[in-house]
Amino acid sequence: MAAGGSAGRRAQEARRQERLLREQWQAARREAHRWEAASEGEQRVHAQLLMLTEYGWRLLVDRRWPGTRAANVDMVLVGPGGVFVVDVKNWRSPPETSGGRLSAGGEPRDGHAAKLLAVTRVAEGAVASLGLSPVAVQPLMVFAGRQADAELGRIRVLGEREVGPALMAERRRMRPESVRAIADHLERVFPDYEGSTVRRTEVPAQPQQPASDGLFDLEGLRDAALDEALRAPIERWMTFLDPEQLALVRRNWAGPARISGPAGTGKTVVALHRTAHLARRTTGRILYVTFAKNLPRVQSTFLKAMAPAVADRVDFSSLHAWAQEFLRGRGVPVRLHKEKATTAFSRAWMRVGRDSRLTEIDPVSNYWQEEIDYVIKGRGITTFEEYEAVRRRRRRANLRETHRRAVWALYEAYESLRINSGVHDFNDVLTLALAEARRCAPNPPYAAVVVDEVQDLTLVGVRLLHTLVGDAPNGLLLVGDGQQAVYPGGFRLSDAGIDIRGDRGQVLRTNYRNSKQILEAALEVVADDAFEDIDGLRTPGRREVDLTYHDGQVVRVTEPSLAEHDQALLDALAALPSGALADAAVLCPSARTIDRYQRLLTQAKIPVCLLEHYDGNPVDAVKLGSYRRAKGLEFKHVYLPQYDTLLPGGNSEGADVAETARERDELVRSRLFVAMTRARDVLWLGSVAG
Ligand SMILES: Nc1ncnc2c1ncn2[C@@H]1O[C@H](COP(=O)(O)OP(=O)(O)OP(=O)(O)O)[C@@H](O)[C@H]1O
Repeated sequence: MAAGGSAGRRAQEARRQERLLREQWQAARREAHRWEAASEGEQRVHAQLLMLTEYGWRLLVDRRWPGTRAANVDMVLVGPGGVFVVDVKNWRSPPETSGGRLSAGGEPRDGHAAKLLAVTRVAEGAVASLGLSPVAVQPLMVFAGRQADAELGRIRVLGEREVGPALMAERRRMRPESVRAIADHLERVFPDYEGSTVRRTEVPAQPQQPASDGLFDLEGLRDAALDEALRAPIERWMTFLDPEQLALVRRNWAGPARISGPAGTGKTVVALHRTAHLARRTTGRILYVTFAKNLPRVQSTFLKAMAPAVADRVDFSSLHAWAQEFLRGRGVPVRLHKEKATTAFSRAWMRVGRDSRLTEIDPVSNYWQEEIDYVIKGRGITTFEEYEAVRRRRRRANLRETHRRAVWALYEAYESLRINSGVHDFNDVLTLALAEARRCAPNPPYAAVVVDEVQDLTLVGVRLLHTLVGDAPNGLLLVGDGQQAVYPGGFRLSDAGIDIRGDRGQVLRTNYRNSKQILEAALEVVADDAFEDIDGLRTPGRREVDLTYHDGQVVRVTEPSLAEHDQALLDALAALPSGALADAAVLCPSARTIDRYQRLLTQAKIPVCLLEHYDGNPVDAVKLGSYRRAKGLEFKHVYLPQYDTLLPGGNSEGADVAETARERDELVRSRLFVAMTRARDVLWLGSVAG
């Protein structure tokens, strides 16, 4: 009974919507008839678009192209879905779009597309002064009397039936006040076109003609309006940027460029907008890479929301996944086997490491495995002479020649055992890919490469990505922050032969994410850890940043026992308002603690989404993962249970503490800093006393 009643109500509502749309359509047709000289087909397109004005859109018709004497712009539409520069066509033959070319009746018509793109750029420039990102400005070609829904580079090609629903279905990115401000501004930039033949005249309304339902997609419009209403609006930062961010997005760089800046300063936001911008400016593909595995998935979700038209021309990938795929595509066999490679190292350590001089410096094999991974193989070193001379960046222990020889013996033993077991390690994959990329360098597979969290890469990784685009203008963009390095070792860009000059090195300084209290607490952890970034610049741990004002809270909970500590965490999560779990994360210092809290949360019936499965789409579950997995992400509420378990006891500066231990402690603090700066509004720090 209840279900039948609700179905009846829905049917009634659908009929009411349909009646409303029909009335609006007829009013729109009457209005369109006032453009006396336009063809019947164009009038129908105008009428479709006029309908949108009932849904908060503003329609500017037949405007003058600024800076030209006679050229005009058919329409500019500004609405919740963004800004659309519209060219209406009424061609005798249907449009054909293939291989990025426009033609009709066998005749090339690319000039029309070029003109529309040029005027779209003018619109982009005009709205940039109001902070609107170019991703929100789209060129549209609409064909009267035709059915079409295609893409021509960044131009969307639609038929007269398709255009209304397509625009109505655009995700809401602007509020009414922004629509008003932007439309007013564009009205000034694109003034009325006096030479128009499609002039609006105050002729008396034509006798009402019945709506030609064959050409008017009533259902399409209704479904699109309902669809859009059900979808959440996209984030503000996906449309509006601050002037310094916008300048970086639209800039022309003559060669490789770099954007750095402290945590939360919008580096990824700029990188994503720039990726979309570049994808729209070129016909080639763009590669967006990070070191972490889960981050590309999240960023791809964001790009799809903010610039769906170009999303399929951007490959989001982790560096190693991309390298493997690239090698596979080029027929190079890869036998990556992490466990067998680790066994090879353990055997090498037993054979030539554990009784060597290396134990004087650090008896733990892990430090020496890192030395091989990050200093030797990560830098592409293949001879002892190179290793003997190399500056071991961000490695604190001072190695004399005897130690370097011992490391080299360990490296050689490892390599021979690894090769004997017929496997590759992660570094081998990048080395192979670099060799292969150098072979195909004259035909680069990408127009541009954007690297996020570049500080996590090895030197070979950066060389590989540089090789893909070389020093091409707007080719390579490296984004990152040395303070958030969570892996040992390091390199300078100059080691990779990358020369960032003048305005190609940019620093962002406004933190948009963290509240003052949260940032203060995080900076406290790394205050004494000066760090060297990839440009070789030494920077103090406590950096100056501008904050955007918003309130926040650091909650410190210390309990006498682990059981009470865990209960406090569960209580804090249970106290969250409904729906807030979707923007909450529990981040853990070790794999063991992840297991513990996964069990605990599940037992308490709190839904959990592991960070390795998170793809950026909202899911009503608390996210759970390691500090490293949380890199590049952010959440309103961040919980760090047992956050201080790995922190040094406070005497790490004492003379008796080995340099290698200090290096490890620094990394622990960097990782904690990364985890803390993921919090926007609430940072919960749990510890067990004693
Ligand atoms: N122009 C903007 N307007 C509003 N919010 C913004 C703007 N730019 C960035 N933000 C907010 O700041 C957050 C942080 O941005 P982003 O993740 O790009 O910073 P980041 O520098 O890459 O951070 P990290 O290095 O810590 O990963 C964004 O998720 C967004 O919420």
